[in-house]
Amino acid sequence: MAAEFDLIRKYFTQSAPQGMLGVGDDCALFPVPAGQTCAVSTDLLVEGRHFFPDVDPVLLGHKALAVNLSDLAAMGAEPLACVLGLSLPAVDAVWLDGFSRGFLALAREYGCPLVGGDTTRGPQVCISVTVFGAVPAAQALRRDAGRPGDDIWVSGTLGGADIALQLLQGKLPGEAWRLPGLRGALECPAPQLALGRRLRGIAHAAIDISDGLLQDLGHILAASACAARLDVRALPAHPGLAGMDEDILLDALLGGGDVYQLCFTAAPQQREQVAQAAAAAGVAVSRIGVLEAGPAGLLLDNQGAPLHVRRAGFDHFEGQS
Ligand SMILES: Nc1ncnc2c1ncn2[C@@H]1O[C@H](COP(=O)(O)OP(=O)(O)O)[C@@H](O)[C@H]1O
Ligand SMILES: Cc1ncc(C[n+]2csc(CCOP(=O)(O)OP(=O)(O)O)c2C)c(N)n1
Ligand SMILES: [Mg+2]
Repeated sequence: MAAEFDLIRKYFTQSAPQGMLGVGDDCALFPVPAGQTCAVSTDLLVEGRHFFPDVDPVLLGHKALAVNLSDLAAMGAEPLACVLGLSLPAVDAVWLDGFSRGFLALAREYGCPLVGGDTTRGPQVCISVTVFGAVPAAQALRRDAGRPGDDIWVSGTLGGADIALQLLQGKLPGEAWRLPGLRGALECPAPQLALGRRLRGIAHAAIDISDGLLQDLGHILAASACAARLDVRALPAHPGLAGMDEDILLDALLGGGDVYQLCFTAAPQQREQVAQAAAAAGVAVSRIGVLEAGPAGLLLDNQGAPLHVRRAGFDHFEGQS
């Protein structure tokens, strides 16, 4: 058998759940629950750009799927299945064993079976994951559903992944001792699927934070044609950031990426329901501001003055257009 198919069989072939056709045919087949709509999202991870070449492959496998499941969470969708595109410079059995274990363990945990993909040879490791989910169309948490007067919420904590990344890049040398406590936030994010699912019918707009809070909240503001007033003192900092320089901390909270928590809006009358949804999902939520009728995208501080933003958030093509 060709080495390519050997690799697929050995690391990525699992028996498909009842009613599905998985790895091994021209297409995978799976049903979408009656009355629901298919939610689809894809994200690409490129060596050197999204992850360091020497990252633990188990964690990389986990993160490659987690960042995609995070998009389903942000839509209020439940996972149905996923496909994996993989470009590799060579067959590295140890790497493949770790990567596939990390990926498939998370797939199992969230009921998102790997049903297909594509494997090629290429100059660097490149991972493309597509997830398929299900959500009742009318309950999907769309970016354009925010309304003036809504509270703005964020789940979990902010800034940990960004400071971990800066430390791994050799920045902030005096803070290197913090890395062991922060690394998990960067390398092993947990998709907030339980929260997203429970926010159906409660939240209006939602987004997952990949590029940074302000940039991602900005997508809600643009799509919902709203301004926002933020209370920066209410931003939930990762506990591993306690006592850090205030400016570095604030920049990480507002502009740091790789967060994979949900930012969402909901009417103030829903505060109790939001709290109950978060408690049931086992994640903390913080109320960090309000949507206002005003120029789309305008960000104000809690005094109503334009928010001073030093870091714009992650941009793959910064300075190129
Ligand atoms: N090459 C592309 N072709 C078509 N649509 C794209 C492409 N790249 C991104 N998009 C779409 O643009 C929107 C914004 O993408 P992105 O910022 O990557 O979203 P997310 O942060 O949720 O992954 C999404 O709707 C995505 O599907
Ligand atoms: C080696 C390395 N360099 C930089 C980063 C930081 N980083 C890379 S991509 C990214 C943003 C999220 O990735 P993107 O492809 O924009 O995801 P999407 O918004 O499409 O979900 C961040 C913060 C990282 N995680 N690892
Ligand atoms: Mg994307």
